[in-house]
Amino acid sequence: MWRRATSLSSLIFSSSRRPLRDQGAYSLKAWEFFCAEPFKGEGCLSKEKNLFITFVLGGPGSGKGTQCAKIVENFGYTHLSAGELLRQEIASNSEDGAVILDMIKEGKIVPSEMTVKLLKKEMESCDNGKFLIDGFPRNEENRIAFEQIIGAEPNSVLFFDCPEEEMIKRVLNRNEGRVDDNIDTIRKRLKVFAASHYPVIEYYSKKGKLYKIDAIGTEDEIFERVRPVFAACKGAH
Ligand SMILES: Nc1ncnc2c1ncn2[C@@H]1O[C@H](COP(=O)(O)OP(=O)(O)OP(=O)(O)O)[C@@H](O)[C@H]1O
Ligand SMILES: O=c1ccn([C@@H]2O[C@H](COP(=O)(O)O)[C@@H](O)[C@H]2O)c(=O)[nH]1
Ligand SMILES: [Mg+2]
Repeated sequence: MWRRATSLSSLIFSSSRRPLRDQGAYSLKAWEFFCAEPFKGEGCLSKEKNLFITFVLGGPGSGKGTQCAKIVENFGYTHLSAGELLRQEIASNSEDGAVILDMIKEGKIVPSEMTVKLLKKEMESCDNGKFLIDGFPRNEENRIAFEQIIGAEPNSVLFFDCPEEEMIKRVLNRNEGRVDDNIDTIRKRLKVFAASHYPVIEYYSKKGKLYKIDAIGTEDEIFERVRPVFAACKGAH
């Protein structure tokens, strides 16, 4: 169903098997998005610096963090993982941190103001205006809060498309000691993901900003599907 609703760009580039020569239209589209003037709202962060934002979306364990590390290495973006910022807030023992811990244990989505506050703080303190925002927005409320508080829309959105069984396998093998990497919480996270991500994907698809990436394969194979999205505009900003 949702495949029919994806943007032309994501349909063109959703297949890893597509030969490189077919990617001309895609490169052009990527160029247009990355080089577009970002929206500037009065008194907003986007007023103070040129922002180039990519949202990196996908289910738990779909490989967002892994691919973000490669994008940073190759294209000089600053990686902001919303989940990681929330975990740091928990570690700081703040009042918000206690609320956040309860929600993460249950796989729930933390109130938008808390997450956007943390993202904003990081974005303000960073000289680089090129951001990969990983694992956010998770629902429409998140998306709207970001646009209102930061005063910017993403230039592009990556969506890592991964089957549930693969995501479960990867998360259970992760071994990073996360409180939510257990089968009960993973099932809850997958339910929340299934119930909330589609409107966000649909929104950016309609705006022609969505790049759907097949998340099955080795990490390097997947990065070769991601690379052209960023390569098209390397050096332009
Ligand atoms: N292509 C891949 N094939 C197999 N394992 C992978 C692949 N990509 C990442 N992994 C592994 O899967 C696990 C989950 O990857 P990663 O942490 O990047 O996912 P994520 O989308 O950021 O997940 P989360 O939303 O839970 O933070 C990690 O242990 C990572 O090393
Ligand atoms: O924008 C966000 C990002 C994350 N959360 C909560 O954190 C966990 C873990 O997130 P990862 O992206 O997997 O690191 C997630 O299950 C949510 O509970 C959030 O609420 N909002
Ligand atoms: Mg992650």
